[in-house]
Amino acid sequence: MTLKLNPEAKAIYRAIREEIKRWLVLPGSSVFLDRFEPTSERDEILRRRDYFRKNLPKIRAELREQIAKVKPIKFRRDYLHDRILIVDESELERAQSLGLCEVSTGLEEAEGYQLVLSTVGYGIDVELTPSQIAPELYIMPLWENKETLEALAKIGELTGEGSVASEILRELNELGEVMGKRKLLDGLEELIAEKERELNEEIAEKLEKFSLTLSGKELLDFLGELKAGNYEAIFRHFGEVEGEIIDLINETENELSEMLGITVELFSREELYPVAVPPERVEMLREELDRELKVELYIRSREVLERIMPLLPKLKEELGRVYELDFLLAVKDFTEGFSFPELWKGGIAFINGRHLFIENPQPVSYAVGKTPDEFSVPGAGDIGGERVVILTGANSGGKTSLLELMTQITILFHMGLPVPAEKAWVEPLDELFFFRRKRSAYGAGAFETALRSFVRALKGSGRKLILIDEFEAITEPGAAVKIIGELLKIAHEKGFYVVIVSHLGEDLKKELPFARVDGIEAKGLDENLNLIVDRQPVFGKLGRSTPELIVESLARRKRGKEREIFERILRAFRQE
Ligand SMILES: Nc1ncnc2c1ncn2[C@@H]1O[C@H](COP(=O)(O)OP(=O)(O)OP(=O)(O)O)[C@@H](O)[C@H]1O
Repeated sequence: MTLKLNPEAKAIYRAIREEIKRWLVLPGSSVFLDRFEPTSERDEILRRRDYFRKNLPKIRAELREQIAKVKPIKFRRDYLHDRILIVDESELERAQSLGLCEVSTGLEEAEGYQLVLSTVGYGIDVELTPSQIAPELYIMPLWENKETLEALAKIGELTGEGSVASEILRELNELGEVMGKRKLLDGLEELIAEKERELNEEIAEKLEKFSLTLSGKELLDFLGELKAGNYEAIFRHFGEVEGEIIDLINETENELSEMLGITVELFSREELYPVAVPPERVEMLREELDRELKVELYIRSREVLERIMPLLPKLKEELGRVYELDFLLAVKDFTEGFSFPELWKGGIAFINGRHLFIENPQPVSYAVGKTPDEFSVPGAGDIGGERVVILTGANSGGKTSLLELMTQITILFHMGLPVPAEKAWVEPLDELFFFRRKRSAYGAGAFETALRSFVRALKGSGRKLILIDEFEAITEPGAAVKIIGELLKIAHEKGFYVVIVSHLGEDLKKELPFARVDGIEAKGLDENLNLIVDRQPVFGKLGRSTPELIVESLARRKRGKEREIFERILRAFRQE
């Protein structure tokens, strides 16, 4: 059974969820939050609490950096157009149903396929399994997500839970060479153009050197030999250069062969300078290389996959766990300094509660219903276990904020989470109502709507906490006392917990002897003429609302005629 929340309580629940979500680094992790919807089952609350108690201490801040690197690894079934599978007639249907590649019963159709696989000895032997027919479908997503695998391995170390990712990475390393070549294939045109340019530069240099040497002493020899008709010596000289150029070309081709793993013959030996590779040669080389690499990748992938396959279920589990770790880390950061409330019967109490959305809030201790002995805060002796409390006091004293804080603590408790308080005791509830003050909503419409919501909250039974912020604002004070008085009597009779903010504390108190009246009090004005309020309500004591202090503040701030008027009002207070 989920804890029922009225719309305004639900809005606070949503704000809490958003706050936790802000800490998540992976979008997929927020599904975990859905498992922690407020529940009214005591055992479920305990179960969740145990879960957090067990898991949160394992979570270290360093995890976040690694979690952020994790991406989902998706193994997709794909139709591979580069291969054909030749099978026996009897296997045809099953092979086709795998939907991985073209299937045939004869070799005739194999033409044009880079890979020919077969269960009947017509090509590379395979069994009819996806991992043998298309191992690349497993291997490529893993290879492309090596960063995720590395992060998983580190996460395994940080949590002490270990990881299969390191082993998978080790195996994948065997594919480094073929993957490197595939990369070269992608940039083949550029690679060859680059080599061509380097080669031409070197040849140009050689020719220049040759012409320089020729312009020195050798020029004279050359002329001499020419005169003597000694042509052979002249050609020998040129031939030497030619030889050197061919050496350079060979060197470059060898280098490329080495890099690509196949024999490369690209450059012409006829046209020595400038060398230029015809585009069709590049294309041929590309095709040859592509075919070679397809086969190599297939074979290596298959070998590696055979060893990795048994690890994949664990890997999947680990990937799922990352989202959980992300969620736990978010919870850990969000609940920094919070504490787990104790399960309590008879009310709700907390010591030094801190409003979630007020920066640097003054901690406040509060209680409705029965309080435990450990609830040892100043004035706690004035609490008599009242289930109905009227909260009165200074304007802007923090009454609304206190109702919000109670809502926050109650919701977090029912989510199974720690709450922003030093200590807390909460009874598992069936329903939580929070009614905000309707600020500008005057008139019969607003009054009627509000009244109907309260009555709905009061009907039925169960364990309910009803928080009401200043209802009298939308009706006349006289009527308000009658209405609120009667409503609170019903709540009291039914055993509901109620905290209601009201300026009519005195009148209500007379009507409702069972209720406690608490007060938030202003202590005065500070040097900037702002109200100093103690946010901590005083138990069992009516808090005077503080128009007087406001008037004083204005009287001291304003000038001239306005000031005179404020001062006159102030005097009226003083004469009381
Ligand atoms: N515990 C707290 N610590 C610090 N600031 C607080 C605390 N509680 C309330 N405030 C701040 O005081 C201001 C007034 O709070 P709030 O609106 O809750 O007062 P209120 O008593 O409901 O006022 P009103 O009389 O207008 O209904 C807000 O700006 C709020 O952020």
